[in-house]
Amino acid sequence: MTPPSGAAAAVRHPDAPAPGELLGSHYEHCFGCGGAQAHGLHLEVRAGEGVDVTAEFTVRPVHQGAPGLAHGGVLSTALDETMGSLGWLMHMIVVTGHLETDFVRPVPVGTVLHLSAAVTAVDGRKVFTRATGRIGGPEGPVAVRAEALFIKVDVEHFTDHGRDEEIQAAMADPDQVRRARAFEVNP
Ligand SMILES: CCCCCCCCCCCCCCCC(=O)SCCNC(=O)CCNC(=O)[C@H](O)C(C)(C)COP(=O)(O)OP(=O)(O)OC[C@H]1O[C@@H](n2cnc3c(N)ncnc32)[C@H](O)[C@@H]1OP(=O)(O)O
Repeated sequence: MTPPSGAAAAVRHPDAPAPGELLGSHYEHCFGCGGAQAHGLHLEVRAGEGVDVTAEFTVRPVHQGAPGLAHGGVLSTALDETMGSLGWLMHMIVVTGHLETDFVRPVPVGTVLHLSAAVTAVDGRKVFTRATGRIGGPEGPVAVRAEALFIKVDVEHFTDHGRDEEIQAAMADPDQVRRARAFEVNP
């Protein structure tokens, strides 16, 4: 998870959402950010000044592992989704290759997890990222943190491997922004 010595700093795309702007969902059925997933995380991710984002995730009863506590896998998903959304600030489509999570504090149901994530380096198709989730406020104690390696892919990654009915529906999505996010592969 350590970027190689020749890795470069991330470059914000000139057409990236402005700092403070919501990124919106890349796919309405995404478990992380989609509005159509009843039990999903409904993450709303906001662009930062650089190649960084913030997001909030409210832990609901459907997200439990132990009684009254968030499931660790769900927390990893929140971190994964937040870091994955960084690709849009560089106008890259990326997928998670490797993700590691530290669970520092239990996260009760009802908690708002305040997430922040940034790209630490880019090396060819490899995008190195880091994220934290805090409770009690954006400056509160760290409950979870993660590092992940994302790999840049082309849209064929989805069209070749995704189930056809969902791919066809995504391609016909009338939402211009979401469609652009799904198909934008320009550097
Ligand atoms: C029509 C509809 C369109 C919809 C458009 C939607 C757009 C918006 C989607 C966003 C979605 C986000 C959602 C949240 C993030 C997920 O949850 S993504 C889902 C979970 N992830 C996956 O399913 C990925 C599954 N894995 C794979 O498909 C392939 O292994 C990968 C990751 C594409 C890599 O395969 P590859 O392209 O053949 O690349 P490969 O040459 O093996 O590796 C490239 C480099 O990465 C390194 N690497 C690869 N994997 C690893 C690893 N696990 N550990 C360490 N290094 C690795 C390699 O060593 C290599 O390094 P170099 O040799 O260049 O130094």
